[in-house]
Amino acid sequence: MKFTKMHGAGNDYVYVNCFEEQVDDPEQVAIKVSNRNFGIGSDGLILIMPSDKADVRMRMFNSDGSESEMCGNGIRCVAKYAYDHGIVSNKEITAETGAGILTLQLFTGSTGTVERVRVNMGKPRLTKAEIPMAGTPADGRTVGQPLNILHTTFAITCVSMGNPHCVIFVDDVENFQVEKYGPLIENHELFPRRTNVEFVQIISRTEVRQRTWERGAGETLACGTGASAVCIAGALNGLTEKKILNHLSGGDLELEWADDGCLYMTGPATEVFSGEIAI
Ligand SMILES: N[C@H](CCC[C@H](N)C(=O)O)C(=O)O
Repeated sequence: MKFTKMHGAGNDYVYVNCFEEQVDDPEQVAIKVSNRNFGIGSDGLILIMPSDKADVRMRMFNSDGSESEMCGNGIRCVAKYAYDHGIVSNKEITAETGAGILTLQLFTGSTGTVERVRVNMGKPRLTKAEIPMAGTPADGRTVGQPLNILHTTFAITCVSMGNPHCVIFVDDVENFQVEKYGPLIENHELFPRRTNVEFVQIISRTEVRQRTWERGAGETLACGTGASAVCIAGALNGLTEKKILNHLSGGDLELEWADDGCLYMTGPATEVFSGEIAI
């Protein structure tokens, strides 16, 4: 199987061009290639596929083999791959994801390859039914609600960007025990399909610092859908403006919850190397 290793702000995936390759068992392939000792090493596997509705289609699998509806850092890399490798020739493209069809704007650098991508991530989904979350009312929102974990009460705000996110604002994110609390929240009975978890420190009304515990992957260096959910959660809680700079562990993302109700994410996309692996 031919593959290309790419990352967005350090959130790294193995990308396979399914216009040319066939991947029969992506769940198992994701587990195998993601392993950082026995495989290629990545947060998961992303398939770049033909679509009958858009220029390109993305399917994304976490390092534990589970499939996610959406991946913000991944979709920027899919767009870069598609442009740099001649699948698309326009700088505005559409991509089919589990969160619907998204529109992306590509920015090239001096070498003519894509360096940054702006993604219309669509409108956030905020009801319990949409996230999904247990409890009633199903059409109610979860904004700053208490959740008890191991004798600590967290204020949680839940947002779906196609995939589920639970955002928690903390005072000191560098010293926060992400590995202790992350999996307990990811697998909490409140979240029937598990959840991604973002721990966030407010720096100012336009700047935050995020660490991410990803569903199916553990702590990662960045999460684009998570950074988008944080922009929404900060605004809903009155803590930040609707346009923020988010410092993730592997790089920065710009987020804007615009007047049209859609969330726009802008950030880097980087190709690292290509290779072949026996599957
Ligand atoms: N890192 C990705 C999100 C992966 C989400 C995945 N862990 C899930 O199960 O939803 C991003 O940049 O948006």
